[in-house]
Amino acid sequence: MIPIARWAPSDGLVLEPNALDAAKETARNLALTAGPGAGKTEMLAQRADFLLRTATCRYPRRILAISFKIDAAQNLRARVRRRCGADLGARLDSYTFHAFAKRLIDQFRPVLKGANALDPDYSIGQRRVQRTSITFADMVPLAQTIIENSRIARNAVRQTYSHVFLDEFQDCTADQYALITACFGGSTCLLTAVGDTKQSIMGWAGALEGIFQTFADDFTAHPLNLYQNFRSAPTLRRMQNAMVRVMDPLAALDDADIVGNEGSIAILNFADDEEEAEGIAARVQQLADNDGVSLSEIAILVSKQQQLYCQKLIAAFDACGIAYREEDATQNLASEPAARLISALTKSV
Ligand SMILES: Nc1ncnc2c1ncn2[C@@H]1O[C@H](COP(=O)(O)OP(=O)(O)OP(=O)(O)O)[C@@H](O)[C@H]1O
Repeated sequence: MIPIARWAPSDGLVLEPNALDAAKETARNLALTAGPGAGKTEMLAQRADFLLRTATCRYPRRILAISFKIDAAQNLRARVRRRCGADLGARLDSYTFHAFAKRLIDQFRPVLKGANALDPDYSIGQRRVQRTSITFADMVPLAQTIIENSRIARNAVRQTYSHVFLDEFQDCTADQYALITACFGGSTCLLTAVGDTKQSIMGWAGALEGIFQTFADDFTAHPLNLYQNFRSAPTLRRMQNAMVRVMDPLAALDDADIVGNEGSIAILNFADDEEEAEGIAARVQQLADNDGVSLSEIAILVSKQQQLYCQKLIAAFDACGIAYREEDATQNLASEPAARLISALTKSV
């Protein structure tokens, strides 16, 4: 065990200020939003390392991590073990929602009564059959019923876990949220919800969306946003960091912590949109023909109304024979009634 003041992120990683604060939080529930590649899973792994190595999660209590997909649950378990070793890492239970629900059902099955009662050798199948079989969709609500009806079950969960991680929380359904609330609402367990919301850019101002807002209200969770994108080249990360320094100064990294010179950014001025379109088409052609960049790896972003702003550019691409895809057009087509019908049919076959 080490004192809290001596803890530093394991494996020498540099965490951005909000990730470091989140990893070391000892008193509040957290609602942490971030875009892809921001290091959400890494922050959870470092938080587990902090909680276990400093005994903030005091033996024999454990950390419960709930993810949506099996590979995400396995990834977090493996990363925590890499960070703090197999012994301490064994005190993290990383489950999917359904695996967590199944454990509760198996452990406290006798609590289920009447139409919900289940035999010990019940199975999970396509149909619900009284006493003998439940469906996948029944699992989370049945676990919730157990927790709500049995003080012993509720206390057992609360005594076992002092800290709870909720990964990919933007995908949390009403049933799953109800289970979390039944288990931990009003308890002393500290919850850390992380996820990727499209509105994450507003997270710094405390503006949360949907389930994150509900969670923040119900659990008085402190909102934090992560800004870094570890999958971006360092030059782009420094540019992102310059923007963070203006939007949310305390959350910016020291530029010296972003190592490397890969990636490039250029500001190009053109006399008019015609010249701009030709310039961009020539640059794309050069990237594809001379630098071996695949066209599918090149993105052109416009701030609004692609069909108006890109007419000249599309004409220039057509003139040079450059293949392109208009994402707006694809999305608009997908929202046509006929396309929705075809999509619904293919999903149901
Ligand atoms: N502080 C850090 N320093 C260096 N590399 C990091 C750091 N945090 C994360 N990474 C690396 O960046 C990549 C993305 O991290 P991670 O998987 O934790 O992000 P994520 O936000 O969970 O991603 P996704 O949104 O795709 O699920 C990984 O390769 C990870 O090892």
